[in-house]
Amino acid sequence: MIEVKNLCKNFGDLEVIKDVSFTIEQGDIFGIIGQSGAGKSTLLRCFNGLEDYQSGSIVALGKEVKDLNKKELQYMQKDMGMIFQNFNLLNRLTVYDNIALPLRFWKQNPKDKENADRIHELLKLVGLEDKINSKPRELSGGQKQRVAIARALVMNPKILLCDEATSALDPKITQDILALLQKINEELNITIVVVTHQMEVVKQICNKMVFLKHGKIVASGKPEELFVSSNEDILDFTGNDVDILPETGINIKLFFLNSNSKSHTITSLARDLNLDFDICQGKLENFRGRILGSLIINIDEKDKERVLDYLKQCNVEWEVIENV
Ligand SMILES: Nc1ncnc2c1ncn2[C@@H]1O[C@H](COP(=O)(O)OP(=O)(O)OP(=O)(O)O)[C@@H](O)[C@H]1O
Repeated sequence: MIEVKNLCKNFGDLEVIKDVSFTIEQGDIFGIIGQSGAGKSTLLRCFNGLEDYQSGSIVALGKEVKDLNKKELQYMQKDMGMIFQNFNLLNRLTVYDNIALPLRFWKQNPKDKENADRIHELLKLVGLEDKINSKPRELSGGQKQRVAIARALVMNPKILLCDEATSALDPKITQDILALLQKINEELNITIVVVTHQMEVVKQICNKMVFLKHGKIVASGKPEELFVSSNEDILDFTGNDVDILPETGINIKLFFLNSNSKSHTITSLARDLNLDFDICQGKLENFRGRILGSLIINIDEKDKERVLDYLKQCNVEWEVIENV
C-alpha cells in the first residue's frame, strides 16, 4: 500500500530522514513514533507529496510519489485523507460546510442528494449529527477533531494520515478518538498511518510501528513486542529503569507476548521445580485489548540450569539480564 525504500530527505543542509525503509500494508494501523524533531511529520508529509524527497522511493497506492505531476498528485491526495493536531477547520463555515470542503475542491455540489447523504452518514459515524449547523468555535477539541475526520473521509480515501491527531486532546477524549479511528479502520477498511509521540496511542491501536530517532528507524515491528522487549532506544523513550534489580543471583526476564503465553508459567515453575524465587519487576499492559507484558524473577545461581531448561519447554520468551 505504501512502500518506503532507502528514503532520504533534507531541508538544505539538514538531513531529516536518513535511509528509511518499511512497508505499510492494506488494513494496517501503522504507527510512526519518536521524540519531537525525529522527522515523523516530515516523513508522513512525503507520503502524500506535501514534502518532496531527495533520494530513495515512496510507492503509494502503486505509484512513485515524486514522479507524479500536479494533477496526478491531487488524485493521490484524494485517496489519502489527512488530519492534524490543530484540526485546520474554517471558523466561518458550519460543520456541514467544513466537511463539504473537499467536495467543492473537486467541483461537486455538496448539497446534491448523494453528497448530502454521504455527509449525513459521516456525521453519524463521528457522532456529531446534532452539530451539523454549528461553527467550530462552538465545539470542543474532540468534536473539532471529529469534524476533521469526517472531512478527511468525505472523498472516500483508501488511506487516512494522522499527524499528532490526539496530541492536543485530554486523555478521555484521546480514548474516544482512538476508538473512532479503530472503527474507521475496521468498518470502512481504511488503512491508517498515525504519527505520534504518545506511546499509549501506538499501544492501543497500532498493529505495526516504526520508532524514529534523528531521522533513522531504530526499531520496527509489533508494538507489543517492541514495548515489552529490551530495545535500548525504546526503554530510553519510555523512561524504563531496571536499577532496582538484585545484584546477586540470576535475573531472568519473561516475556508474555501472545495470548497463549500465560503468566501462570510463574506459579507452575515454582510448583513443578519446587523452587522459591523473587518477582522483582512486572509490567503488564493493554495492547489492543490484550494484556501482555513482562516479569523479571530472581533465582539462585544453583537453580539456573533447571529453570532455563524448564522455560525452554514453556510457551514464553525469556532472557537472562546480565549484571552490569
Ligand atoms: N519546512 C522546514 N524547513 C526546515 N526545517 C524543517 C522544516 N520542517 C521541519 N524541519 C526540521 O526537520 C526536523 C524534523 O521535523 P519534524 O516536524 O518532521 O519532526 P517531528 O518528529 O514530527 O517532531 P514534532 O513532533 O515536534 O513535529 C526538525 O529538526 C525540524 O526543525
